[in-house]
Amino acid sequence: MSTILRKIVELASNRPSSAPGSSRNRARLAQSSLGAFERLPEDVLVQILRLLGPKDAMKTSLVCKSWKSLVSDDRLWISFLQNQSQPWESIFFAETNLRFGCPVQTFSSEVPELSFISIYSQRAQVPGALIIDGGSGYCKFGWSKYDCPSGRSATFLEFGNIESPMHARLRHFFATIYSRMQVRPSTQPIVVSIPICHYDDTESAKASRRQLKEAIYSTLFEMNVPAVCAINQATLSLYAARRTSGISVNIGFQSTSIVPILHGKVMRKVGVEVTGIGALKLTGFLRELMQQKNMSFESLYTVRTLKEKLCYVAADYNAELRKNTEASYEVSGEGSFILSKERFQTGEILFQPRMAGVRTMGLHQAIALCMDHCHAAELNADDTWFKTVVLSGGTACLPGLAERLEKELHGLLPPSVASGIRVVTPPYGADTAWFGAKLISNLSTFPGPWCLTKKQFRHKSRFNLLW
Ligand SMILES: Nc1ncnc2c1ncn2[C@@H]1O[C@H](COP(=O)(O)OP(=O)(O)OP(=O)(O)O)[C@@H](O)[C@H]1O
Repeated sequence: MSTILRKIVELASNRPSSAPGSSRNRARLAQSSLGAFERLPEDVLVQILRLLGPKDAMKTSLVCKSWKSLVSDDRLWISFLQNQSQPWESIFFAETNLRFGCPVQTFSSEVPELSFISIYSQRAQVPGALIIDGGSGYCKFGWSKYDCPSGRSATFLEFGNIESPMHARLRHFFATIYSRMQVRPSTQPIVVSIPICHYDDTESAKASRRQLKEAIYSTLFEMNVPAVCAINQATLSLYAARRTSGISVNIGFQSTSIVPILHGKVMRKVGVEVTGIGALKLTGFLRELMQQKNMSFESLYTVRTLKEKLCYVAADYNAELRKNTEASYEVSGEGSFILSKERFQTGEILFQPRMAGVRTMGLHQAIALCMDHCHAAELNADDTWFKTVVLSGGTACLPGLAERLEKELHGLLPPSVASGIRVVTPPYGADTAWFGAKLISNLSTFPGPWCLTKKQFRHKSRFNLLW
């Protein structure tokens, strides 16, 4: 095998470097063949190229027309893309659905013809981006070529002195992230994800969204960032689950948003639902339950850890109460804690907020209401677009949540609406939106269709499409 590989590379390296367009060169290309390799079946040749790796495979395409045609075989480049750190299914989803920007392209029957050799080489050249997922509690940031976010900080909604104007807070926030990442703002594009806020379809909510959006863009352009994409968290979470339409449910720090999205666009006209239960309430409720049992603990961090390690959502709350559900967990520095029914009572407040003294709809009721509105709005010929529910946010990682939601939705909705409903667990846990942004930032066409440059921002030509 090694002699064959050496021979291929020799062929590639010995090739004289005549001008590609010259007539002599073209004549030689037309006459050339695979030579000694012609006897090998094509699959074997593709396998050899696969072993050579993308760089050397690309070099062999310089040997002659026949090698060039062999090297451009999609199977070869698909296998190279499959070896990347991002899952192949996500790369394929992004390149087929997101490469032309927002609103996303929809292909009812045929997926467009893609050349994977050019997708591979374009992806290798994309500049990448700094990604900031500005959650309502934490912000996660990191370089798009990293496997996961590299740091966390307070989010811009709560950053700095909240009395100071938004513009000054944003500047302080972005400057802090750039300094923690140790990069200069002018060196790469940025993708900023923003939690759903001012979610109504009223004129004043629109004006507030526009104001925030303009403040983010103008702050970043003042800092000389070359290209900016500000996009909402809910849409990114949907992309991370390889969907462009569906209901994105983010259980955030303070509240939970239920966002209908069709072809990548938030359907504010249909209605975004918000409930007042978030991660903070769950931690607070578990603390109360532990205090009622006279359990002593030093900090809220201990309660949060126990919530993350021991809590789950019961499939049937009343049946669970009759079971022995005792389990223990050792919190470093604090010792071992034993929880029993608190383990599923904590998550139960998502469905029965009154248990925690909160007057708001249960999560299942809010999602069912949103589905009802989507169904009634008749926005699309395909009436199944809203039947996939994608969960995101740390709290959505509670085991059993997706199954319980599916069960409750089937109980609440008429069979015609309920049939086909699927609740998807957060594909990347609390970092789901960050991974959605990563999909965009590594696209072969990035930053083009997704970002605005300073000049475009001044002219605001495509501005409204990006929110
Ligand atoms: N496995 C888990 N089970 C339960 N809760 C979890 C788990 N993992 C993380 N959490 C909780 O999720 C919360 C943080 O969630 P997240 O990072 O999604 O918040 P955020 O991004 O600030 O919120 P938002 O979505 O509003 O922007 C914390 O309270 C944490 O305890």
